[in-house]
Amino acid sequence: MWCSRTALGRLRRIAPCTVTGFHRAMSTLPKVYVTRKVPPDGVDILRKSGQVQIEMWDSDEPVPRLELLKKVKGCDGILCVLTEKIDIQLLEAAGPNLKVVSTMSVGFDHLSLDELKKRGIRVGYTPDVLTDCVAELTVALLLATSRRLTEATHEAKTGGWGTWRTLWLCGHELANSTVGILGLGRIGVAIAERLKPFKVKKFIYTDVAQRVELANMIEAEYVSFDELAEQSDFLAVCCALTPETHGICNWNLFSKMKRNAIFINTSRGGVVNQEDLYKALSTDLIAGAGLDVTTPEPLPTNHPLFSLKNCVILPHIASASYTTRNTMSALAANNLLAGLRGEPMPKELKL
Ligand SMILES: O=C(O)[C@H](O)CO
Repeated sequence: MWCSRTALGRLRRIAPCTVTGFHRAMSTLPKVYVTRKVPPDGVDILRKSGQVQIEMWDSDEPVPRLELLKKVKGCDGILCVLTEKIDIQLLEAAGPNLKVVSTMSVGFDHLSLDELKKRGIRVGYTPDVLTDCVAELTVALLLATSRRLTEATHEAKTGGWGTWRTLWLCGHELANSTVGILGLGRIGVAIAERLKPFKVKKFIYTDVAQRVELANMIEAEYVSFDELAEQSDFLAVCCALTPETHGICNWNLFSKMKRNAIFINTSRGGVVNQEDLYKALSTDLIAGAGLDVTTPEPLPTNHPLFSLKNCVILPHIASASYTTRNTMSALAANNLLAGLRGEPMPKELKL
């Protein structure tokens, strides 16, 4: 039974299935539901542990909500990705056996932390291991936006490339600029470290409180939210999505920014008021925006932001390198197993 595939062939159950006695032993192991086809390193760790019975939604597409609610029933652990809402409905569907939720993401805005805490369910996540990869993509997006790379390749391919022209496709350079970071954590520091060799003049940041240790690493100055808006030539959003940061990048921010400013968001779409951003970009109130994250995801192809030349939109790929995604899946698996053993997790979210 535990080796069979469903008629749809989507659902993979991973466990040895040879002798009956073994079956009986297996059925006493903690049950884990993996909500998505995760990279092989994580699956191998779970399978080789011999510690759990695993059922996995073996697809790149999200598991339908009703199926998810059915599958988590009686589970001891859930390994999920950022598209699965782990909310009160799901926790109730899972029932009292659930001890650990491990998300293969650094972001945790898809988890109802209060509900998890109330139930004593431990939470694992994957910070640090994706920092380099996300910082690298943020720099790539910043350069693509400020130097208008997507516009330029489009022009080259579609006949817009006439003679060399003095101001054609001019953009904004990093040398001598002020780079602002909204929400200074590990990723913000890693972005600044990569940008420094481009001869950035000054790093500034704002956050709910000063981050002295991190700021010292990049010689960044703490400023107010308004000062960040007013002084940044490039503004990178690196804060987590929380009720406090929801929609924080709105008209109030954009209207204070410089006309040459480039806005970059690789955190979560929810921190941006997209209507206000559209207004700011379409009226040249700011020079450009690079977004790796939007609301919703995927952003419908007829969304107004896609019609703007000064908006570069990527499909949430900041952590998308083979190495990083495998490392994230391994960490998520190790978090889950440690949690189920009642041991400290390699990366546990303090609730
Ligand atoms: O939260 C995360 O981990 C990123 O957004 C995707 O890797």
